[in-house]
Amino acid sequence: MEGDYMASDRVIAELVGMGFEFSNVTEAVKAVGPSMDSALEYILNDTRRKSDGASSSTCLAGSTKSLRRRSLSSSQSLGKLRQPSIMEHLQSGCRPKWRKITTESAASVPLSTTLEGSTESFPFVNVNSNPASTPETSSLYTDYKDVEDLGSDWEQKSQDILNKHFGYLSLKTFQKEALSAWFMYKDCLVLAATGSGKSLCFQIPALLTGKVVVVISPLISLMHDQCLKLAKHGISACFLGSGQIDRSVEQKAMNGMYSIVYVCPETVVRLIKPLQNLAEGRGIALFAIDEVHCVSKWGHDFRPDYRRLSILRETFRADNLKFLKFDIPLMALTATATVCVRDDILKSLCMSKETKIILTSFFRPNLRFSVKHSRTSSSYSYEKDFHELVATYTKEKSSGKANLVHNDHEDVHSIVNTLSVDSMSEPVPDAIDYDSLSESDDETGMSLECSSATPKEKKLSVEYLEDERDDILDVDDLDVSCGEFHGQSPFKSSIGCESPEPYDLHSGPEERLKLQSRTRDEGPTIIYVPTRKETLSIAKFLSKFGVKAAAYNAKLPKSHLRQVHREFHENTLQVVVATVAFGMGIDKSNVRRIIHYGWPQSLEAYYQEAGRAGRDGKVADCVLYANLLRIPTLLPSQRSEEQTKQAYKMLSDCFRYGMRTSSCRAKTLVEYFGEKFNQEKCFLCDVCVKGPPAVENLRSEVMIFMQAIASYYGEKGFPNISCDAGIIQNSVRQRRCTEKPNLKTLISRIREQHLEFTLRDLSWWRGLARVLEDKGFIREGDDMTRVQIKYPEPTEMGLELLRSEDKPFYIYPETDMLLAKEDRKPYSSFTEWGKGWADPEIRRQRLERMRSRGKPKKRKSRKHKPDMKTVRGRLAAKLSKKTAY
Ligand SMILES: Nc1ncnc2c1ncn2[C@@H]1O[C@H](COP(=O)(O)OP(=O)(O)OP(=O)(O)O)[C@@H](O)[C@H]1O
Ligand SMILES: [Mg+2]
Repeated sequence: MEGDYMASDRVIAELVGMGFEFSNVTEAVKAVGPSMDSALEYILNDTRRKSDGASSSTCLAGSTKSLRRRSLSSSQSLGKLRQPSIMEHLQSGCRPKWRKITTESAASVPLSTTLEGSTESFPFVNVNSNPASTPETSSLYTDYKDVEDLGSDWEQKSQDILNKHFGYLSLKTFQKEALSAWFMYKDCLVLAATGSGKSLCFQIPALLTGKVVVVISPLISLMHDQCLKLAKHGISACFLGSGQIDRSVEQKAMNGMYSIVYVCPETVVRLIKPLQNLAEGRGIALFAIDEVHCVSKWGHDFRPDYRRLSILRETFRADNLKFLKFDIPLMALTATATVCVRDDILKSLCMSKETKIILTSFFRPNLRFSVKHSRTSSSYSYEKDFHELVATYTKEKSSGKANLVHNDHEDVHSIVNTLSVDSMSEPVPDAIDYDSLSESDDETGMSLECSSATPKEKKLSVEYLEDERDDILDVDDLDVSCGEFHGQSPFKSSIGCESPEPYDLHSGPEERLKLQSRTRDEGPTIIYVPTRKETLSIAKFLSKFGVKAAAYNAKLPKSHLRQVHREFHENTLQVVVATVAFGMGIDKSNVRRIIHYGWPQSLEAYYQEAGRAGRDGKVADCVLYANLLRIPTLLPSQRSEEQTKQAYKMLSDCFRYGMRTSSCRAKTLVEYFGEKFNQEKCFLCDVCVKGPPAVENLRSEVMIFMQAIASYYGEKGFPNISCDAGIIQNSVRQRRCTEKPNLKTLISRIREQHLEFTLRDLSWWRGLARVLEDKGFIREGDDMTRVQIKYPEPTEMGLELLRSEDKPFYIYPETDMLLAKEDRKPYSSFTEWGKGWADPEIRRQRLERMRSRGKPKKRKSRKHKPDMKTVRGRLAAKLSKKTAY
């Protein structure tokens, strides 16, 4: 039955889209059923049958009068006929009422208000558009009171919609809260974990009311995926990017053809006027701003266009638009916003003072977080780090399994009725075969040929191999600029199925311990890397071993990117190696592993990307491989001074997360977002499973270190600790005391003067400095924000510590400290001769000594033979030839 309704909806929409009169179309569908051909034949025969020659029935361009009539007839039944399955849920007493259109008001529809060229193609355009109507007749809603009275009723209807369209049994608590805020016309900010189901909060209002929901979203790929899903659930939707050439989908959207309109921020700002018409016509139930952290400069994915969205709150207010009785609510949603980002969102979007903030737990109980040390730089590291992954996927192949995972998705193409792709005519290339990326010298120097690409895309120039990060992403990240999706029958298989949350947030330690040993169901992996170059090299590496892997970065041909998206969703790809360009909001249920290969730039980005794993509720792994002995650096990007500071702060938090050995990873992550983690630990992460390392009493190291720092500040009134502490040679004392001590210098001096610590590596001391900073004993003495302290300065607490009596100082050594111990070599980073070179004074003395002894022997330069197999090698050979002449 439901399927019939949806099929009828679709046939009606298509015939109306072709220009047939709405009443005739519905009559035909009623008579012959939801068959396009039969309905068409019925209408045409019917027209011929009719002796009064009412040609307007099939006429696209009738007289104004006939168009007005058409408007009237369609307006009278628009809500019922365009959304029969939805309106079925709405009893007469329900809150959102379709506006009663009087003959006069309908007749007064100004045809000129339709979008350019759309009047004839969409005769039901503006049927509800009624600027002349009184507030009473144009009221879309009943009174506030009625809303409150109907509280339980709307909730039941929402549940019904959830069952029928999405196949889930019940709404989650936060979804109910968001819907209830919307129902009260309140703005709301929803902060809920990745994959928790935020989209339903704004999708259900469209189905409840039959009005349009406008969703602002930052990326085409994200909008595309969501529309595709909605179509599967029987809901018509479209998306509008910024670079549309063909505006027909946009026009249809503004005429109320789709229940849900996804639009990028630039476009929504351009469409303010047509949106006002839409609000007056079919009605806009809600503006949803998805991935709203993009508003904030303090977040990890700032997009300046998001800040312009304050225009929505300013425009769609009842005191600004006469036909509105209440403000159209704003719903802002994100999975990753720290407290300061939240404040910024509320302010920047001018959200109302009564905005409801819905905060759910960020905790994802089925994600197994871990951090591993790796150089992540060469095929040697790849072999070491990915052998397990390769084994997982290739083992499957050899055991005869055709596909990595069961195909739980329908054929994408059967759902996309029309994909208005400005560049759609462009052929989609086959998957890039990384083995066939052969390097060859050409006239201009270097080019890489991709055998399977179209001629236009053939040259994967060396630009793709640059060590660049994908920074601010283009909204139009795919080669489709807009697309429309008509709702199919909602999927039946899972109707009434359980919510996919087998692992309860509140399950006890024993149940959670069992999850530790649970083997992963197989499913795809996403490997996030910081640079474009690495997407190619790792994908190529994995492909060599027979893994179905593809690279994804913003500079690859867009048709390739579209193909990767499609194959990923169809489960034909096993691994996607991507930059941050892949996947904001990707909702694929069975992703089993998210590997970060290299430091992410922030914990926000990390948690959001990791959150793409295990959306089916089953255990999934989130592994971070990073060089834990090196301080991470910011990837190049355009930033203001203020933004640079913030970026360092975020990178520093991320670095600390990686270094920690004693606190549960999940706890660290959720607490980062300002949530109090109610459990002691998650029982799944590497720290919970392995347990913290043994505590160490580092009293003597700490005291030496603190003294070394404090000695510089000796003349600031701390008599106990002066430059006489034996750390600084008298000859340079005066000058040293006025300079800021550099951490490296301090450490090299400690190692020089305290023989018992000569074996302590620099990274060990850095780790100790970080621990002392976190505990509040030292702070950065410079204005710059850094990932790791550079000019340590003692705090009051630090000085207190120095004055305190000889008490033990226990700490859990952090990862770099443990690694440095493991890797203990005398002067691992300094030779005996090199010891002390970091100190300018020692350096000066030695250089003087060397000078007095005469010129040192020049070292024989080791000449490398250029490797002719690589582009770089060939270039080097060419250059050396040139210089030889
Ligand atoms: N009440 C529910 N019961 C069961 N499953 C649900 C429910 N609500 C949503 N889901 C499912 O949860 C999955 C994730 O939903 P969605 O994409 O909305 O997540 P999200 O919170 O927007 O994640 P992200 O932060 O990554 O954008 C979807 O497959 C959705 O169908
Ligand atoms: Mg989402």
